[in-house]
Amino acid sequence: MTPAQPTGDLTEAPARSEDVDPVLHVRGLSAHVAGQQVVEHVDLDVAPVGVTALLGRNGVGKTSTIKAVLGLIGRAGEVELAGTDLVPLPTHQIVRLGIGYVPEDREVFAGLTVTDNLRLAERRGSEHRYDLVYDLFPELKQRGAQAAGTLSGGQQQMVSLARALLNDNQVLLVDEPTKGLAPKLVQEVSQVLARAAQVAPILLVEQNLQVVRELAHHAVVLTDGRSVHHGPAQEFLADDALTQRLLGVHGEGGSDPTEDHDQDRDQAGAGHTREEHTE
Ligand SMILES: Nc1ncnc2c1ncn2[C@@H]1O[C@H](COP(=O)(O)OP(=O)(O)OP(=O)(O)O)[C@@H](O)[C@H]1O
Repeated sequence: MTPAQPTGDLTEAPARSEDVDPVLHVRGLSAHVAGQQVVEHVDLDVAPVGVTALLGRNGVGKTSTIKAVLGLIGRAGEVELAGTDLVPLPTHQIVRLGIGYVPEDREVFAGLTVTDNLRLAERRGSEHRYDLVYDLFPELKQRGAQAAGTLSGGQQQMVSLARALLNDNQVLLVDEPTKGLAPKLVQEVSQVLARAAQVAPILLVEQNLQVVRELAHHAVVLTDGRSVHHGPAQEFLADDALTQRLLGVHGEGGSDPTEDHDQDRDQAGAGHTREEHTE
């Protein structure tokens, strides 16, 4: 079956991640926090174009996987960015090699203006792509003097993404960008991500399957700290039995992003079935 393409405007992405050299290559990743193993064995590739979704029920290790790639928590295994081994490097050097991080809680400086938030994100040694950022997010230019803390959740997400896009990054790691947003803002953020993905490939942690359907070309699914499924995102979402087994929700029945998706999120978090590496 030929997988359907996402409905976002991402026409150039290859259908199969294995058709091209990945920009981010992870094999046998394990990671620990406070002496506890939170990632057991993760393999994933991020294609150089488009969106790769990192999926799984609550608490399976998606955020920890991203933090492990960045060296924010102790880890072992293979992690390469365009062929460069990241494992021996500290986080500041990893970031300088070209990884943009959009954390789960957005982490904008609430008391600073939008413009100052962007200025603080400028990385030494990188070109600073203000033209690109303001072209993608004209609202941020209009709201440059506004304190970031007074922006809506969707606008704060724009600031967070703009900070990552400002520098010349090879890949963006974006963690649950629609979490906690009102339904209409989910759609806004989805459109923002589609625009961002035209500039840099994205590894996207996302619980809203309709957003995944709109954006993702590839899917990697985690269960209990292990990657248990890799493949075209649309094929995965179309396989009801598989999405039910691995996520606890029906792929085809994922909510519309304009509707409240708390139900998807709740269902996705309902249980931690131990899966073996079968896919
Ligand atoms: N700082 C920490 N201290 C102790 N345990 C942690 C810490 N951070 C994460 N964990 C544990 O590690 C496991 C993986 O958490 P992680 O946040 O990576 O999962 P996730 O898939 O991103 O979940 P969610 O969808 O809820 O964000 C969970 O069992 C969590 O309780």
